[in-house]
Amino acid sequence: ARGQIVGCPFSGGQPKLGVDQGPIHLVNAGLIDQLKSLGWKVNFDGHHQFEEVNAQQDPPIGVLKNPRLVSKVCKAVADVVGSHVGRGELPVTIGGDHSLAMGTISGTLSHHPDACVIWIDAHADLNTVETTTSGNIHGMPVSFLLGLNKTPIPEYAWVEPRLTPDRIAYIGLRDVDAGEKRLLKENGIKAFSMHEVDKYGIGAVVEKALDAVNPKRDRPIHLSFDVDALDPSVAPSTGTPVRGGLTFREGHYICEAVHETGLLVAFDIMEVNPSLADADAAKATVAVGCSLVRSALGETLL
Ligand SMILES: N/C(=N\O)NCCC[NH3+]
Ligand SMILES: [Mn+2]
Ligand SMILES: [Mn+2]
Ligand SMILES: [Mn+2]
Repeated sequence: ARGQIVGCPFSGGQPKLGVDQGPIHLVNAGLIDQLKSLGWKVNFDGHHQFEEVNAQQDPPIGVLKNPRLVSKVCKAVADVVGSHVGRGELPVTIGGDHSLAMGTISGTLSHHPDACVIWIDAHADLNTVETTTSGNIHGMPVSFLLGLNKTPIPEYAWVEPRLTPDRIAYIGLRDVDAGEKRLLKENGIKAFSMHEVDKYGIGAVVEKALDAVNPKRDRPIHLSFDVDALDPSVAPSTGTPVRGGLTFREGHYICEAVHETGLLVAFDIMEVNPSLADADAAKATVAVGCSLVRSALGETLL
């Protein structure tokens, strides 16, 4: 099978420098050879160089920061991911901040309108134009994908609201804004917080999440993994760490279980920021990122 590494060195969805270095660190840690030894034919056509929209030409739209840049990059990512999915390749998108998922999931849905999304994250990334307080678009991709914004933004008209609330399930939530909590409830979105992980165990939680969005196990799966879903002791080098996260094994179990379905069509590993912690912590975070990708692409313990 063919995997396509899509390096997305992008940080425009959030304010911290360094998350654009994620892709180069994962690739330099040997990810491509690691996937090849799993039997994947791996393409890597270099990190996508997104020509920056310079700041002057990109003033905030309302509170949204870098709005034109984020839109332009996500549109490019949607086309890239869509073209690989369309060719039956499995795009492994390495971020870069999680705003990129507006692009990756749009790409997947353009070829698999019946796809479901498993979103692994401490955060819901569900803020709308109306509910966001920060204007950082990496906290908003899911609202654009679901079409929840009341105020249409012309620059984002390209995002088709193809995703429906019954096709996304969250695992790992523990830092959800009030507005996002309301939207989760109002839209009946399946969300397994760390409370449910503690209560049921990760095995049951993954089963329940798949039962919710993929009851007959016949829908393609797009797995979008924000490394801040993991406990900061496991993945310290990330922009918005939150205590009480997934263990190393819980994170890997999710990837292993999704691989086992045989339905994975696209994988995102997001928010690795190697510049935020000391070198060892950064290295450990990068290694966890590579390890999660390997598990999602079929590495097993036995
Ligand atoms: N890492 C983040 N999302 O996954 N930060 C933005 C969310 C803060 N409400
Ligand atoms: Mn390409
Ligand atoms: Mn996220
Ligand atoms: Mn997050």
